[in-house]
Amino acid sequence: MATAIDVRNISKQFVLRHTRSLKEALVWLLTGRKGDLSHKFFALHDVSLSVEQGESVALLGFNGSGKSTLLKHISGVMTPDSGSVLTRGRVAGLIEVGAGFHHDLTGRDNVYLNGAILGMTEEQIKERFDSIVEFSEIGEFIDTEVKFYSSGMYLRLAFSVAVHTDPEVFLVDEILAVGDEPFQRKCIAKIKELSAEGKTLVVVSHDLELVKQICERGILLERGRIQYDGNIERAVEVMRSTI
Ligand SMILES: Nc1ncnc2c1ncn2[C@@H]1O[C@H](COP(=O)(O)OP(=O)(O)OP(=O)(O)O)[C@@H](O)[C@H]1O
Repeated sequence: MATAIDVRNISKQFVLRHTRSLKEALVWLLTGRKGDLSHKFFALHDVSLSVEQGESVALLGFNGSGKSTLLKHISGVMTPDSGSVLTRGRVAGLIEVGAGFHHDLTGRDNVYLNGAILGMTEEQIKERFDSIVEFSEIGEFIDTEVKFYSSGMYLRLAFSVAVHTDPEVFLVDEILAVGDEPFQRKCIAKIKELSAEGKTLVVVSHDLELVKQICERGILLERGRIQYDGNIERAVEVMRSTI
């Protein structure tokens, strides 16, 4: 089977800024800028993983462990300080709800904009437009500017566009946080369908029971490092045992 995602030894550092008082900043300046007012930390530290085509993988870990940062590297919206990320085939998904949407445009225009960003031709978007709107259940609001959408409406349209791009690799970050229950069920069913069709899935979620249903493999992150990579049931056990 071919490799869909190959992450090799990636590291990513962010700057941790401290808020200082004016007096502290002045002292720092007058004393020759000794020490640093901010320091760097590793959000990801030497992370390597390989995902085969058709695998469904959950990224697990407590708040701030690096899950979303890793997913952003896989999607290509973030680049590592060192190491490499390779993906095969069309990658789409929901990383940040509303990212790639233009606030002043209508839902309709955003379907075209977002669809194009995700690699669909105008013809393909036209062909799938009705199905995108139907899945989202946005209805008549499709011609409203998206700045007036609720966060759930954003999610609906963004999820619907993403699944209609027919991606080989589908990435999902906490999709279920803002959707209502019926739409969550619909999203889960769609994700399972994509998986059954042999698409590669990478899911970030704190809902451990849900990821056990959707994924076969779990990768547990702790402070930017992989602590466990293997069977999902075991990954959840390992995570729960570290509480
Ligand atoms: N753009 C950024 N600039 C600075 N720090 C960042 C940035 N993005 C993430 N971080 C930091 O990197 C660390 C990992 O964040 P990340 O969002 O990947 O965690 P997570 O595991 O997805 O957390 P959660 O479960 O809370 O969503 C956190 O300490 C976060 O504050």
